[in-house]
Amino acid sequence: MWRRVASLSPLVSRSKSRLLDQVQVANGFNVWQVFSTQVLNPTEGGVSDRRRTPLVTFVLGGPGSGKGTQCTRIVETFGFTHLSAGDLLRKEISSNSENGSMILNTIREGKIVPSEVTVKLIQKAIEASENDRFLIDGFPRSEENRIAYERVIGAEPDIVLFFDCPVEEMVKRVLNRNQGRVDDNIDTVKERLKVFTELNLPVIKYYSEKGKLYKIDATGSEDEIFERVRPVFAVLR
Ligand SMILES: Nc1ncnc2c1ncn2[C@@H]1O[C@H](COP(=O)(O)OP(=O)(O)O)[C@@H](O)[C@H]1O
Ligand SMILES: O=c1ccn([C@@H]2O[C@H](COP(=O)(O)OP(=O)(O)O)[C@@H](O)[C@H]2O)c(=O)[nH]1
Ligand SMILES: [Mg+2]
Repeated sequence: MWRRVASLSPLVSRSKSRLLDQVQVANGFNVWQVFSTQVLNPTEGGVSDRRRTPLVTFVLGGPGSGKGTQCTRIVETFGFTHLSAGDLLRKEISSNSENGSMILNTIREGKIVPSEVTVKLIQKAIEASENDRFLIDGFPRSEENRIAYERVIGAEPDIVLFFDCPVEEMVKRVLNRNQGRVDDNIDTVKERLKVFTELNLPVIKYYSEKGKLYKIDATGSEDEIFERVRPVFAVLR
């Protein structure tokens, strides 16, 4: 039950009701408060138009499905800020943080870093940005990740992209990636694919059932794939 990119009307109507969604899901600290230029005006009983509600897209798909590549294109064309959860974790390793060796071992094994670590890094990156449009790439990778994000950030994503790619193609791309990553080897890839099926797919199913999922055929050239992505964001301009 996937949403096809041809069907864009829910996206338009949802963006109008996004403010209401934010209020309804608010639970604990709401990171969006930092973007608010004006709070509720009790005499008028409404929220000022000047409030900016950031737009969040989760970008999901298996290892090598092309998430990072397409995020770069979306940034160039639609002005989003790209937050790759994997890149944030790799930066933690190279900055010798207290969690560095735990993160490195987890990535090497193809497993998932504890939610509180990843969510904190994402929260910090959002707060440090002036932008109000974010692509969160490669996260959430499990239902536990998703629930932790919603609890800490106090909001759901507006859009979820899923890059759907055959396993043989993903393996080929990862093994040819050539970025010196500790997890781009056949043994870790096998584990990552297992984690993808067992833990990532339930998140994708969850957003499909909520009507937020845009499934993109991730085969073909980078240009061809971007033309499938473009309509999702073109309506937001
Ligand atoms: N459409 C494509 N066809 C062939 N190779 C691709 C395509 N898109 C991306 N790649 C290459 O595949 C590898 C994995 O892409 P990447 O964007 O890093 O995927 P992910 O972030 O999903 O792991 C990279 O080396 C990238 O250059
Ligand atoms: O939210 C996340 C994102 C990444 N990772 C870890 O970082 C690795 C690399 O993630 P990245 O998104 O960079 O890989 P990609 O899917 O893009 O190849 C994953 O296999 C996990 O071990 C994680 O634990 N939580
Ligand atoms: Mg990536």
